[in-house]
Parts: sequence; structure tokens; C-alpha cells
Amino acid sequence: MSRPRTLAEKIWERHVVRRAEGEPDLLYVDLHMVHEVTSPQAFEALRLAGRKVRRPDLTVATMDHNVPTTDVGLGVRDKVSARQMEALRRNCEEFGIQLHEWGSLGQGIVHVIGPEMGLTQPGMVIVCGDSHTSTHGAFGALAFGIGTSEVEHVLATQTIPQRRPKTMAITVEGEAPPDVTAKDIMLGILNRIGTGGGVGHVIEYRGEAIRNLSMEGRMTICNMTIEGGGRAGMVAPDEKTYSYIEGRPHAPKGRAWEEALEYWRTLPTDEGATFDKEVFIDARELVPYVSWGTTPAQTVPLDGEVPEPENEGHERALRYMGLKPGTPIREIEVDTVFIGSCTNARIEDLRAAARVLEGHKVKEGIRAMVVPGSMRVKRQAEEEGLDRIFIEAGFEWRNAGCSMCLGMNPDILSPGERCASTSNRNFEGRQGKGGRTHLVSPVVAAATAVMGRFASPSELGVPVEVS
Ligand SMILES: CC(C)[C@H](C(=O)O)[C@@H](O)C(=O)O
Ligand code: SF4
Repeated sequence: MSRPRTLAEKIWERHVVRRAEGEPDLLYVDLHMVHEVTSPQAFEALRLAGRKVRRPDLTVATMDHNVPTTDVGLGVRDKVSARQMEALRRNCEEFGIQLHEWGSLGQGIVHVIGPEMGLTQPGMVIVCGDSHTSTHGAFGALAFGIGTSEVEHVLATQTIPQRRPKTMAITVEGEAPPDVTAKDIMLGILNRIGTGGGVGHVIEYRGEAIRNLSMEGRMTICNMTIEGGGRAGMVAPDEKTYSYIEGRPHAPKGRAWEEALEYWRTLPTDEGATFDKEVFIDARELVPYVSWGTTPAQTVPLDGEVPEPENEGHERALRYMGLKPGTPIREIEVDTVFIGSCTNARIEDLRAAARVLEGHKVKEGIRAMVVPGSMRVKRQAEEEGLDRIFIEAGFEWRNAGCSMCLGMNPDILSPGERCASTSNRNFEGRQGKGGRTHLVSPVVAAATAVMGRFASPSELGVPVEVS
């Protein structure tokens, strides 16, 4: 018998194409996702060197960061955005890469469309010039973000040199309470491990609370791995994973499906395998969280209050956020509510938020916006009538893109504007210069839009039973 191995180790070993003493391993890449922000220089370098893209068939591009979320007919006003979008169009055409063009049905946030089209599969090595590539790990893939020069390397060779990361297990034991969503589980994890807790590690999420999550919930968890410093996040594939993938456009079919299943079933971490680091969290202790500061680890329970600062960093964060220690979170009023991003803008997120909003109105004076993670999510939501619920409640119903998650398009906060956001980062200026971001789940975002201050669905009489 060979030594028991972890999921990450199994995928790694299968993808090493070259190993040499003292050098990083050279890994084969099964899927390379590309977006308009981190790819222009990479393509330019290929062009200058007279090289081709090695596997255009394993390379898929979309426009997400810069795209306006208003009607395509209105055009792109921002010059930098227009230039980057145009460059991607030209590059994809020249190098023979499939592009999901702005406004097309396949377009959306890169980490939403991969799983949606069945491109993301267990056992793969997946890379993209984007830190939240960790999202794809929810399928039991080894997925990590790379820099622009690495994008060039992958385009040219379909391989990537990587130093072997350490392994870490985060086990969330027991059942999470009914009002605790995947987002809350992750904010709870980050609160415990901190923004540096996962540095240098591939994190495998395990335990009952993780297994109980839908694939979309698992994506929310893996998505935010990077906020804890982790290189990649993963969840072992199981029956939920397979049935999510089955029948999607790029899923294997017929005999290939059977063979794929056979391989995928060998992937979960062997009994007795060890991790370099282990963290255990009791799911029953988790609650809905709201971030109070300027890192995703600075969170408190929705029922809690703004904490006393423990150091200079906290003081600075409180100043930036315009908050006083001791203020109950539920008394903090917001100006804006953003439901969107690769963390929380998939169909289940929209369903959950709509269920909270049904029959309610957004409080007067509050700007509320839903930006579906992809155009397919948007269409699905419209087929289910969710758009009507959002619009009747007073939300703007937009086209897909990263939007206010990072404000590279016109959807930004003004200085001092306070936002309840379902995204993943609350850094200073993240959603616009001087903007104040509070990270929350989609259901808390929805309830907050109605109350005008941080609130839970139960305050609107909505039964709790989410995730
Ligand atoms: C623009 C891109 C490089 C960036 C990332 O890598 O994460 C963005 O997606 C983000 O979320 O900050
Ligand atoms: S939605 Fe936000 S976190 Fe996700 S890729 Fe876009 S900018 Fe990055």
C-alpha cells in the first residue's frame, strides 16, 4: 500500500511534468481562465516573441471586471475599460481563444461561468490571473490565482512552475444553525484563523457543516480562502459534486462520464493522511456575521457591537469606517446594499435574497443593486421571476460583472458611503475611494436593505432556514 495522501497531494502528483532538485515542480494545467484585466501584457509578450497559445482549446476568456452592468447598448464610457475589453477581443481572435463577449449569455464573472458551464471538474489543475480562482476548488480541483507573467507562461506552454505548498485542513464539525449561511461559516473561519492563517497552504475544508453545503455554498467558502492567505481552497468531491456537473455543456458524456467518475472517486483524502496544519471549528458556535473593519477577518456577530480597538490597526480601521466602539451592529445605518460578486451572486444567493425581500420595500433613500454573477444566472433568475421581486422591492436589476465588488466599472461608492455588500473584500477604497464596506451574506444584505440598518431576515418575519 502506498502512503495515505490528501486530495491536494493526489492532484499535484498527477500533474507534475518535470521535477528537479531545488526547483519548483512544473505542473500541467487542465484549464486556464482569462479575463480582461490581467491578460493584455501576457498576450502582448507572446506576440512580441512570435509565440502561439499552446492549447487554445483549454483556454477560456470572459469580460467581467470592467464591464458596465447597464445595457450593452449604452456602451463603455471609461477609456481604460474600453481599451482592455477591446484588447481581449483582439487577443482572443488572434490566438483562437473562445471569448464570452460582454452581454452574451456565456458572459459573467470568471469564477461563476467556469462551474456553470461544467468546465470546472474534480482533479483538475485550474489557473487564472485572479486571486479568487480558489473558488473552483469547491469541486475538488486544485485551483489558484497566478500573476500576469505566469499567465504568459501558461498561455505559451500550458504548464506552470510551482513550489509545493503545505497542506492544511479546516474541519467544521457538527451542523451549523439554520440561520448561518456559507458566507457566515467563512467569515467565522476567517475571524478565527486571521488574514494570515492560511499563508503557504492549500486548505481542504472538511466536516459535516461543509459536506452539508450545496455546491454553491462550497464555492462561497473556497472563494474566500485567499482572504485567509491560503494558496487554494478545496472540498473533496462527492455525489453532490457529480450531480451538479452532470449534463452541463462541458461535462464529459457517455463512456467518458463513467471514466471521469471512476477517477473522481479516487480523489478524496485517504484515511490516515496527515496535514501540515489542522484547525477545528464547532459549527454550532457560528452565527451570522458582519465585518466592522477593513479586513475580512474583522467580523463580529450581527447581534454584537463594534469592538474596542486592540491595536493601532484597529483604531485606523474604526476611523476609516466611521464607527464608535460599543455601537450595536444592528443600529448601524447603511446607504447602499450590493448583492453581487463571485462570492455570492449565484442563483441560490439570489433566491435566498429574493425570499427575504418578497412583499417588502427597500427603505427610502437606500441605493440597492443586484448584479448577477453571470448572464446565465440572470436569465435563470428572470425565468423564476426573481427579477420582479427585486425590482418591486426597489433594487436595481443589472447585467453580470464584478461591478461594485471592486469598482473598476462605474458602480462605485462615494467617499464616506456605507455599504452592506455580499462580496469578499472590505479593504480601504475597495468599492470606491473612501467607501465603507461591510461584508455580509445575501440574506442579511436583503434584510438590511429593507430596514436601512443591519438586520436579519427574522426581523422581517422571514423564517430562517438558509445556506
Ligand atoms: C483584478 C484582479 C487581479 C483581482 C484579483 O486578483 O483578485 C480582482 O479580481 C480582485 O478581486 O481584487
Ligand atoms: S467579483 Fe470581485 S472578487 Fe470576484 S473576480 Fe470580480 S473583482 Fe475579483
